[in-house]
Amino acid sequence: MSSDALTDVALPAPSRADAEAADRADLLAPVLQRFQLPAGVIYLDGNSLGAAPVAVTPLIEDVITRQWGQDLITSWNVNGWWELPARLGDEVGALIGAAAGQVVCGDSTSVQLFQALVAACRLRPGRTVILTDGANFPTDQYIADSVGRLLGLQVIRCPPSELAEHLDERVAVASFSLVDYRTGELFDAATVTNAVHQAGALMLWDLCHAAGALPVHLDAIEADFAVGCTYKYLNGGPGAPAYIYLAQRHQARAELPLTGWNGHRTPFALDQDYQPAESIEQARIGTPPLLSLAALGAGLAVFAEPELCSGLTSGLDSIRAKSLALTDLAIAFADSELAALGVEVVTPRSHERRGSQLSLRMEHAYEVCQALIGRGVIGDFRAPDLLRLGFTPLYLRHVDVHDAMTVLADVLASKSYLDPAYARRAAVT
Ligand SMILES: Cc1ncc(COP(=O)(O)O)c(C=O)c1O
Ligand SMILES: Nc1c(O)cccc1C(=O)C[C@H](N)C(=O)O
Repeated sequence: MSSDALTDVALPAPSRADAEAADRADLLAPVLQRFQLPAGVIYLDGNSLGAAPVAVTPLIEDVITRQWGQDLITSWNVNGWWELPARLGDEVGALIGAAAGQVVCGDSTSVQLFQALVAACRLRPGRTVILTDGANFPTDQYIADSVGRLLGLQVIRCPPSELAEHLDERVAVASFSLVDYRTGELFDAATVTNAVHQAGALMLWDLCHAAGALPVHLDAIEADFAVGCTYKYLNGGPGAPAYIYLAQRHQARAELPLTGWNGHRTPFALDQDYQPAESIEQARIGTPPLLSLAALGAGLAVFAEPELCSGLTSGLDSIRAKSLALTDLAIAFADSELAALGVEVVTPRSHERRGSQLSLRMEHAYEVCQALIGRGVIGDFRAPDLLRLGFTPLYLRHVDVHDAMTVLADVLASKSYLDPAYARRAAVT
């Protein structure tokens, strides 16, 4: 059991009646109707690919049949295609604590990481070190290594908890994920950013596993750069464009490396020489994937639903409160029903350190994950031994969590995961 366990004595598993009562009191419950989800499935993988919003189908149909089909190229003007990366960027910005004009959507997180890392290093000439977390998502580490080779900088891996040992005047930039993709650990963005700034370095946050699931305050903590994908908690769809945050105070001096024509000050002057736009438009690269951008619009529009905009707390506070209630419920269930079956809760128990997922360490985690999918409970497996369950408060009910954990307990107790149908084979998960 994890060292920060709250109690050694497991309380009884939360009852289904309690979960039903929590759903009746849930102000976010109506938001579930905004998503297409198959009957008979409990979806606990929204931290990898969010569910499809109902509104996305008519929206994409309109983009294809009317905008592309009828308005053709005039759509760049008449249907607002040209403004879409920055317009949706502002919508993402509102969810990550960024005032308008600092976020633009496009390309993949990997590309945006490259953009941000190179730009950060260029803002700290003479400094020779990039810090990243050895537990960071692989692409974050691969890109850091490549930028290090390209610019002749050393890449040092350290977790945010060991930052103090590595922060000195050699560090140009620290690049961390706000939520660890494997364990679900949430880091203290303000404290880490402040420590990095004390050393004169810049801070780059990867928000993939945070944006849309919990409040992020990029402006308030004075982050320098941030990137993230939109296909997880922002429900933008498979391969949805990522985004980059470039703090206003750096926009005049930042030198982004990918100088595509969309980021030019006057793109349609078609000049021979590159002059970056003065605004966040400088972070655009090439022609954006319009259909995917449009689909992202439907995902972001859910956050403007009345249930998420009214009441005493902001939408993200309500989302966070529900997320914690759902993960609390799952942890309570794990403690009372799964610990005796050899399951260890890996995700931190304290609310301050927990993202919106629950990672459970167990033997046969791959097979257990497959057996769960066979019973309609979709989570994912992360090697070597983690079952990862993601909790998207917008479309998950308390009873879903209760029922999923009940199925998990049954799969483990019955050892049904030993069925050859669930044996390990290469797969995209
Ligand atoms: C923390 C983190 N960064 C980056 C990525 C992926 O980046 P990309 O959008 O380039 O596939 C993921 C997940 O795929 C991730 O979890
Ligand atoms: N982006 C993914 C994909 O294209 C296929 C399968 C999974 C993904 C993911 O997003 C993985 C995810 N970042 C993770 O946290 O493991």
